[in-house]
Amino acid sequence: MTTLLAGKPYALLAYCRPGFEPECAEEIADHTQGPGKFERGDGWVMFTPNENHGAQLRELLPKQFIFSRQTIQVHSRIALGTKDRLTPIVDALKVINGIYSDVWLEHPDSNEGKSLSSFTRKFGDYVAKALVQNNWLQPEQSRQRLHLFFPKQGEVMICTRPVRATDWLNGIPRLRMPCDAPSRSTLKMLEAILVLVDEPEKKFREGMTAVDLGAAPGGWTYQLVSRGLKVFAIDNGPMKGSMDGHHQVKHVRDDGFKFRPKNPVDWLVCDMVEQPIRIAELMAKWLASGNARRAIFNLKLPMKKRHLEVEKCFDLIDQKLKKADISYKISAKQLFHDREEITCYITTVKD
Ligand SMILES: C[S@@+](CC[C@H](N)C(=O)[O-])C[C@H]1O[C@@H](n2cnc3c(N)ncnc32)[C@H](O)[C@@H]1O
Repeated sequence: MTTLLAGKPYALLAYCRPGFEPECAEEIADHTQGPGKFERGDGWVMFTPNENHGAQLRELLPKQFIFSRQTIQVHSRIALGTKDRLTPIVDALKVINGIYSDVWLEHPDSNEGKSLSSFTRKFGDYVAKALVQNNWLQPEQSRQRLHLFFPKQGEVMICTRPVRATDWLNGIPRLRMPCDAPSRSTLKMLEAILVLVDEPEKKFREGMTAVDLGAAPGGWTYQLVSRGLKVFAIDNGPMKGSMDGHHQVKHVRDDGFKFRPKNPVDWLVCDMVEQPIRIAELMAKWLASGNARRAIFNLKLPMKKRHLEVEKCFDLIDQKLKKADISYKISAKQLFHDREEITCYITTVKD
């Protein structure tokens, strides 16, 4: 690797789940406005446009991608020795000549990346000290965060991005497992609410109603119940722990593809393990008929062409909702707690 020092950003770096680099790159390629070069590592993808770097990065950086956990813009890429790793970084920062609100030292979610975590934690103190000495850390003056991304031992990419409330170190949310939730899937629903739904406190309110398709043992239902909703939990399997017999939960042993509520509900959530196109069709039917106003659901993606499969599902939803003359907004993401799947949010409510 040759060291590359540049003042202005020249590439987009996206973190993703290891193994999903092709999908992450395909999705970025769909949104680029010109040719460029893709490079991939374990858990990351970098896109360098051939020209108009500034304009292209300004377009790409604010976009919410499904398969990317977080995106940042790359200013410099430096090979590091084993002894003085700080001086080359400080030299690169002199070329950029920026001020920052904060600094994060990050690594990919790969085995090699994770082995760097104790180094990044300790080294962060030295970097922060150097930033203060050079007057580069000015939280009141700047909305740019400095990201030092270590793709592997001996290399760092110097990056920035405007601060967003939804950013997490390494693109990984640290969520606490509630001690009385019946399954770890509860963290998936919690992450979906935090990442996909804006102003969730207004959208999940006491007294609202929800249907949870494929609810057992009750991790998703737990998140709805703890926000005050009454939940129809549909599953032939048993609800467990605190969700078994809870007064806000009505457990219905039925087929999730057949069940319909007597009255429309505020929320439909669905975590059934099924072909994604069948789930997409089911969600579209509920929303098109007005049986639910908002939906959060998973699309399981065990197949090879996952990006294409997602596009097929979204096209089908679009056709069905357009036909029913329903306007809607959709967002989706492969959450940290998602494995071979993505989580989607559709609202038909004009907020
Ligand atoms: C991944 S688990 C759901 C976990 C749940 N979201 C939680 O947080 O605890 C999938 C569930 O879907 C249920 N399921 C699969 N197909 C179904 C169907 N056609 N109707 C109802 N439930 C179904 C399974 O019984 C299983 O309990």
